[in-house]
Amino acid sequence: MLTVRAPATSANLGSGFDVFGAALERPADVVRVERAEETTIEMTGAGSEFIPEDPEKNTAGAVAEALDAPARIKIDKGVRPASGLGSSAASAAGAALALNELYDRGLSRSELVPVAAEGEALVSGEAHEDNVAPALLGGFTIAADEGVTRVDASIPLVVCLPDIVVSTRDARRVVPDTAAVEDVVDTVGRAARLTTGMHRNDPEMVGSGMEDRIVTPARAELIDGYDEVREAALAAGATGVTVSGAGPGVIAACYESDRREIAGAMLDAFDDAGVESRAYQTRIGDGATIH
Ligand SMILES: Nc1ncnc2c1ncn2[C@@H]1O[C@H](COP(=O)(O)OP(=O)(O)OP(=O)(O)O)[C@@H](O)[C@H]1O
Ligand SMILES: N[C@@H](CCO)C(=O)O
Repeated sequence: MLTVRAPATSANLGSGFDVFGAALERPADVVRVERAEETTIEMTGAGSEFIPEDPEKNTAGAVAEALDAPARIKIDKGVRPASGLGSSAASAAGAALALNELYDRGLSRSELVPVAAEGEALVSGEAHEDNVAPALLGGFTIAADEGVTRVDASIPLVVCLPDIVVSTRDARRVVPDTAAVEDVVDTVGRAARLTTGMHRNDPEMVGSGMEDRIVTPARAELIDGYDEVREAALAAGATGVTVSGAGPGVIAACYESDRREIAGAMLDAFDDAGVESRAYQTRIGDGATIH
């Protein structure tokens, strides 16, 4: 079987709603494929009991269909679904890279981004590229109508995942329809700062660029303990904290030397709020890899 490791991703990073994304060094899905007459999917691992194995309902199945590449697909989930860590995108990106190789389709990673986005369309109703782009290309990505831009960055991160389920569909319902112009101005400034910070590999600039007054406050309300976890992470040295993806994951940018303390502070704060959680000490990393 051909094996691909496909990373978790965090898309939005606060100020870049539906545009910014980053590949995380860990956790990751492992996708295995072999040629078959028709597509079948077998799921194991974190939260796999909540993921349909029917190819018509699984993001990897949508990708197999889009590439006309029927296969026996086995996915070991390292990225729990409905996490805000691009779980559905990791499987879609992993399947796209694996099936492209298996069937010798010859598509570049950039060309595979819209193919993998077909999987996202299946689960969230819209073909977002902000998670699948970093899952395939790695680094920090800017997914705009004009195309995807990639920046090689390696910012240390802590992601804390509470034992709460927030689906992307639900979290999109709370996004406000309008925004005050001063909030838009603030967001543009933050987004520019974050992008510059990625180019410079500067955790301070990236952290302050992660603030967002438009989408994040509404989504934070879906996460018990969010304000306390954010405060605890900042007090422990985080340079910025925001909701990861559509939530409920919470992501903090930081210096490497502070990572362990921040992870502990976030876990404790969720615990104080009566919510179990787990923390990943990670960083911006590579895209999916063939093994
Ligand atoms: N291969 C797959 N892996 C994970 N989830 C899948 C897969 N195929 C279908 N799904 C469905 O997708 C939904 C999870 O996707 P969702 O976008 O809500 O979470 P996420 O990918 O962790 O979050 P985000 O996009 O905010 O980072 C669940 O309903 C799950 O059943
Ligand atoms: N940008 C998307 C990420 C989930 O696909 C959102 O925040 O809703």
